[in-house]
Amino acid sequence: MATETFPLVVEKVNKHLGSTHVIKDMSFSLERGMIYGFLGPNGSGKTTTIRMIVSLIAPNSGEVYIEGSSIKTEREKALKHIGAIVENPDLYLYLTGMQNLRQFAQMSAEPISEERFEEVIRLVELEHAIHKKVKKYSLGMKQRLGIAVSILHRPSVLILDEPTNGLDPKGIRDLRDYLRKLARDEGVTLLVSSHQLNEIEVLCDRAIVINDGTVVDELHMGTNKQSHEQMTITIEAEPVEKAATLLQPLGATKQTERGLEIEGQLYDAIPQLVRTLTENDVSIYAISYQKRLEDAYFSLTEEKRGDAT
Ligand SMILES: Nc1ncnc2c1ncn2[C@@H]1O[C@H](COP(=O)(O)OP(=O)(O)OP(=O)(O)O)[C@@H](O)[C@H]1O
Repeated sequence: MATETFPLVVEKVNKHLGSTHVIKDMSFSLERGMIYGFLGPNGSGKTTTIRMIVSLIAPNSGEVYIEGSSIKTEREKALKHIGAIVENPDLYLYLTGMQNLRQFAQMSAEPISEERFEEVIRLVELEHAIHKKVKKYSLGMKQRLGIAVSILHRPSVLILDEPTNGLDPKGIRDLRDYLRKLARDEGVTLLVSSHQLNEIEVLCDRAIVINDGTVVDELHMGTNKQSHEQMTITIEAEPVEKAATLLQPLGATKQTERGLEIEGQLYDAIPQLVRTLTENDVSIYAISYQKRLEDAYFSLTEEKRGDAT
């Protein structure tokens, strides 16, 4: 595999904890500038995998490459490119935000310029509070300072374990905006673990789904143009009953508050579907399609669990 073209490559990683084989031949690669969700049921191995990527624990076998450098043989070089918040951000509460940043900057292999401090403070929008003590920060502000700390050294990969834990809806929305800004403005590749499928669906471009210590699928979020993929098409049409009857041959339709919904591997059928409706004097006001993460997630993780029993 051309490891240098992917900022992060996890290759056939295995980990035993006690007598349990927790991570089993785990492999995945992240493409640059993309935001990835890291999903899986409790105990499926997300935290263990993240701990291996950031080199808190060592794999028993397999490799992790960060910007082409192996965490086994070129640890320092590899870790230069990675930023992470695993569990809660580790901040000094009795220091100000700025003092925290300076404290962590001292641990960086490369010196951090004054411009870089200003840049990250602006990015996480903490200008107004950067000289206040962190103990006075809200949880959302602490989370943002944690992100500022973890990106000071310009990592190309940022890993966040359950970043929205305990945040209120506004905190979650703000965090989402900062993370998107990071991917867009700094080209950072993100791996975000979460149990909140709806959050992953709106934040991430892709999701890596794991179950029982191994990757079961990689999903592309939002619109997707793969004709073999299951999707839900939503149509706002008038008269809706006539539309439902005309679409019957494609599969069962369901009327929801969003419109008429029809599920299936339907991407290639969309042009014909539109023609059929308009040729039969049905007016179309809107048509959209979406791959439903929740459906995909449950079918992947439950199917696998079923196989195992
Ligand atoms: N020290 C340990 N000794 C033995 N087994 C362990 C140890 N630590 C974790 N495990 C097991 O490893 C598996 C993976 O745990 P891990 O914390 O990586 O899962 P997770 O996907 O992050 O779960 P959650 O979503 O609950 O945080 C679990 O079955 C857990 O019981």
